[in-house]
Amino acid sequence: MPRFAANLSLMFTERPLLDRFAAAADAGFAAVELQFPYEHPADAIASRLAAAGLELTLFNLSPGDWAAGDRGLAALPLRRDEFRASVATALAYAEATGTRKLHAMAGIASRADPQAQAAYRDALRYACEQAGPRGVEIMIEPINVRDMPGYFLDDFAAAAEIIRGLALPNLKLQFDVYHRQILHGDVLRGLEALLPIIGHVQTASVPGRNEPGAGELDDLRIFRALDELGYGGWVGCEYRPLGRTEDGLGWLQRVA
Ligand SMILES: O=C(O)[C@H](O)C(=O)CO
Ligand SMILES: [Mg+2]
Repeated sequence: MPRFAANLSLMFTERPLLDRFAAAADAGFAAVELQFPYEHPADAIASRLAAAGLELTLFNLSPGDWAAGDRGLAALPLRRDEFRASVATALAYAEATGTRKLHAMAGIASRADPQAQAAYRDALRYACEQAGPRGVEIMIEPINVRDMPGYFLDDFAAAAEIIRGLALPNLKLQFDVYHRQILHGDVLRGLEALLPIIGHVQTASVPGRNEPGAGELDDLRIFRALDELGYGGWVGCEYRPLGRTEDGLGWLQRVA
């Protein structure tokens, strides 16, 4: 079975963020991921990771002003400077926390807009150039537009085309099984076809985005397939527990 990382933005939310690291370690996780770490100084996160003996596998670049509707900056031509500043900030956090994967969210824009397309490619080139010498990979993730209406990158084939077209050694696909199933289905064939460009995998049941096994897919079969395909990375548990986080970890014991 693959190795699982708890997503501390969605799991263990019964306590403040900095206290979730110890809770995840106590529950048996060796790694965690985060959506946005920026409300705490990088060294505060680093010391919680060290105290709990955890690896931080991935977090996102700043998405802009989430409360105002921003969902990333990469495809927004007028936010180029802000995007570039977010790369510098994320790389400083990555260095402090030993994180090697960063997800660059695209933003709300149309993929049919040539300016958004050009801005996106320019932003990804810039982020990869900055990240490469530090041993960091940049992820792009198709997100379903039921959850995030108007999101630029809502198609796995489009993401693959961008990654293959740019041909940057540290630009990879974040394959979130939850989004894949809502957008296209055909999860196993998708994993198989896209494996060479996958840099990170995330899981949640569909449609509720809860614990693996709580939805319409055979999530355990998908985990086995990842093993069979030779996926050696972490699987981020980006789900909202149905109840108390620890009470919903039976699926993890079953796959361990
Ligand atoms: O929502 C997701 O699936 C992403 O992984 C994310 O972090 C942005 O919300
Ligand atoms: Mg995700």
